[in-house]
Amino acid sequence: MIRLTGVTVRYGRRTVLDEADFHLPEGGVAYVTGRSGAGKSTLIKLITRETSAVGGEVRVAGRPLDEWKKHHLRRRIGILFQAYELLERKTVRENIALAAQVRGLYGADTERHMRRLLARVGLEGREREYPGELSGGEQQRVAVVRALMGQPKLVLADEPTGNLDGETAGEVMGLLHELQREEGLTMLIVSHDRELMARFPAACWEVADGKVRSG
Ligand SMILES: Nc1ncnc2c1ncn2[C@@H]1O[C@H](COP(=O)(O)OP(=O)(O)OP(=O)(O)O)[C@@H](O)[C@H]1O
Repeated sequence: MIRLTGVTVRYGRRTVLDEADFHLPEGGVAYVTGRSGAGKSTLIKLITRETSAVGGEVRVAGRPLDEWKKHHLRRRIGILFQAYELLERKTVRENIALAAQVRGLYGADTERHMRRLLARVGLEGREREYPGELSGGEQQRVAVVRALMGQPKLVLADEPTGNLDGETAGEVMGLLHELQREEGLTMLIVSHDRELMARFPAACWEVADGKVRSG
């Protein structure tokens, strides 16, 4: 689903990825770890085309990245962030519906899909609440629903449990792995949490010294 071959990314004179290789097969889950500033978010931004490589090749679903139109690519990818990034003045429903609308999704089917997903993540009946009324774990669950509205095949999660306490982090990570299996997702999860990674095993890659190493 994702393949990097000899990819180099530079910001000015700083080389963040240096002829790096990485592979995530369709339907697979991979953790990406590495020190702060190693280039983990850069890897995600590369896949969403927010950053571009100066060398090498990135393929998504078998196609070179530059053959993908940015908006087509983004439609196929669900993204989760550490800080949830919900709109504070919008309700749960509005947050999800607005993101769906951007992807051209609205109407009765979309509403049903939203309700199904909200129930699946344990937030049935919470549509009218505002993010400020929800716990961190609940907000991340809303973000999970938002990410899955377009029925993406690929989910990129940048430290999705980084702001959560141990127990809640475990619940959200467990939920992500369940959804990955249920929906047949390919999932890349940036995480620092060794304990959590051991509890929910998956392929593990480390970004260090410009390379992405399996291990
Ligand atoms: N747009 C940018 N312009 C210049 N430098 C950047 C830019 N984005 C990232 N960098 C630099 O590239 C390096 C890698 O950043 P990146 O965000 O990928 O690291 P990270 O591994 O995700 O770190 P963290 O764990 O702290 O989030 C850092 O040194 C960062 O300062």
